[in-house]
Amino acid sequence: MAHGSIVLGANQYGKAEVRLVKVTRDTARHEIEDLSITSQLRGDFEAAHVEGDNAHVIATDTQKNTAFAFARDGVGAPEDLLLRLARHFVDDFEWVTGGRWAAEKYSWAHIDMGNEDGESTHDHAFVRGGTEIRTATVTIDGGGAPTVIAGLKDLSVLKSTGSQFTGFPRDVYTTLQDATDRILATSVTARWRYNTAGLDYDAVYADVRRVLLRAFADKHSHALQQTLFQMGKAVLEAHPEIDEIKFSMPNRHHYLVDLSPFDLDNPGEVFFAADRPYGLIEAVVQRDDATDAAAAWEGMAGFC
Ligand SMILES: O=c1[nH]c(=O)c2[nH]c(=O)[nH]c2[nH]1
Repeated sequence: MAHGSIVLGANQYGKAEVRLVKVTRDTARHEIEDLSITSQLRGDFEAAHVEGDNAHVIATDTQKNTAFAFARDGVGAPEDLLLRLARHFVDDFEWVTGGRWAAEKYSWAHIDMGNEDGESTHDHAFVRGGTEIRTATVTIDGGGAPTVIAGLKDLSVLKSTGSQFTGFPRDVYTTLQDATDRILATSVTARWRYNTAGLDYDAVYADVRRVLLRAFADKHSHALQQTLFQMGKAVLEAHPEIDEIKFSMPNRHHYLVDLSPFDLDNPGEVFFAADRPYGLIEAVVQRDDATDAAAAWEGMAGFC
């Protein structure tokens, strides 16, 4: 069988997981910004792959250095640092037509000293903040405007009532009993896409997190699927600057333990927290007139 010639397909390259810690120390009270940044460039890199000509190859080491150098002026919202990096590489190197810049941000809080004298938190000693990690991605596709996708992962939540799972079909393999009052627990991974530029990304992030938690807490759940949709709907209702939000949520099952062998009742108090298998519920909640942004989501693992 005859074959055609062999050519280079889609490609991108850069430095992954640059761990960057910025201390702001203009006053005695320091602040910490702790990030992991990934820079990936797309454009005309054919000669490097096909001919070994590196004239267009902005070294991954240079990409790492650029992130550290930009951080010297201040980090700010991860989205803003990524946008600065994206603009720099696309605007200053004519063969770079796009790319993806991603960040994870880990939160640190001043340690609470519990002093009676008013000064309650330490100026320069920190403890890791919540369980969740903030995520941000900036994509430029073929020289167009950047698409910003914000998000979070590992936001662990649990409600000890206000959740049921009934009305599901029963066949010969079904053993699960109806649950009219159960624990609902999950670890939320969510990413949402902005439809406009120039936002106060820190403020919107804080509010989306608040809206997600409130919807999880407030709404009675008939299934994790319904809870997911309610959380997404609440975010889109509160934030017109968001067009779609994608979720991946494991159902962290808590099984009521049968204590009857010990002559004990168990009115929803003692549970076995199973780590696996777990249900995995994934969905997109979107405006029906949302613009298509498939390219910005490409290669983002863990979503349907
Ligand atoms: O919220 C739930 N959704 C399901 O699809 C499901 N399936 C299951 O066994 N338990 C649950 N709970």
